[in-house]
Amino acid sequence: TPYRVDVVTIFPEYLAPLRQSLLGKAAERGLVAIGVHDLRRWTDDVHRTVDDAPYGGGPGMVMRPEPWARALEAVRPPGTRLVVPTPAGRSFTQAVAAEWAAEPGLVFACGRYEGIDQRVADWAARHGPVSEVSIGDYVLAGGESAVLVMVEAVTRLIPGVVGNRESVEYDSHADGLLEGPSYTRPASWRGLDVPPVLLSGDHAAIARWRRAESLRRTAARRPDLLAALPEDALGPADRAV
Ligand SMILES: Nc1cc(-c2ccc3ccn(Cc4ccc(CN5CCCC5)cc4)c3c2)n[nH]1
Repeated sequence: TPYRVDVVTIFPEYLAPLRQSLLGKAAERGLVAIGVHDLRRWTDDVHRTVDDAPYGGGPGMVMRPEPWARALEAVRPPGTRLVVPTPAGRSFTQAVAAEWAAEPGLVFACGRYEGIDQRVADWAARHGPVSEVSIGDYVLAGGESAVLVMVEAVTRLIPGVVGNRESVEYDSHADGLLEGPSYTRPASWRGLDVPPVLLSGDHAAIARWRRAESLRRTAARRPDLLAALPEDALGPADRAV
């Protein structure tokens, strides 16, 4: 049975890229099933209103709860995780993507304006797990871009979606470190040479060099990842770096 992804949004056309390339093929091959649903289908006024002023005052508008509850009752299979992108969410990470890839599917609620009435997430939690997640420390205009990011990160982990399985296992962040530099032909290019060890055929030396480059790059660009590593993640050979 395909991995099921459903997205509710007021901008369904924004999710069109989900039908392209990688995901398109996975969908054709029956590995992934994608549904995009227009929230306004579940409004009941002539203006198809989805927003209203925030209680307590404050800037902008908030999305009304009733259309969301009707949409989710129609779209969300019971027990399916509801993912709500928000700047105020827990961090979406590779580990979270791997967890979700092991589930039968996901439903995404794309907010706009200043977000969705909090009671929607509270009500939805009665019908299955709800994850309010952020894809990074910057504020987008709505949840759609975050959904594109998360669907790509999750579905590429589904067996068969990415042809080259090894590439998924050797992902950056898979071992908690950033991956090092990659090179291909020519060996010498505009005065820049590929590190000789990579041409040596000495696979042990190549593995050591790559590990050292990962550590060096992680220390330089993401010291937070280094600090977060479990105690035993760094072997004796690593300390030499
Ligand atoms: N990782 C990440 C995710 C998002 C994201 C996800 C969904 C929505 C839905 C609406 N917005 C716009 C938006 C603008 C301003 C505020 C902050 N206001 C301050 C006072 C009340 C709220 C919140 C929300 C989203 C943004 N952004 N970044």
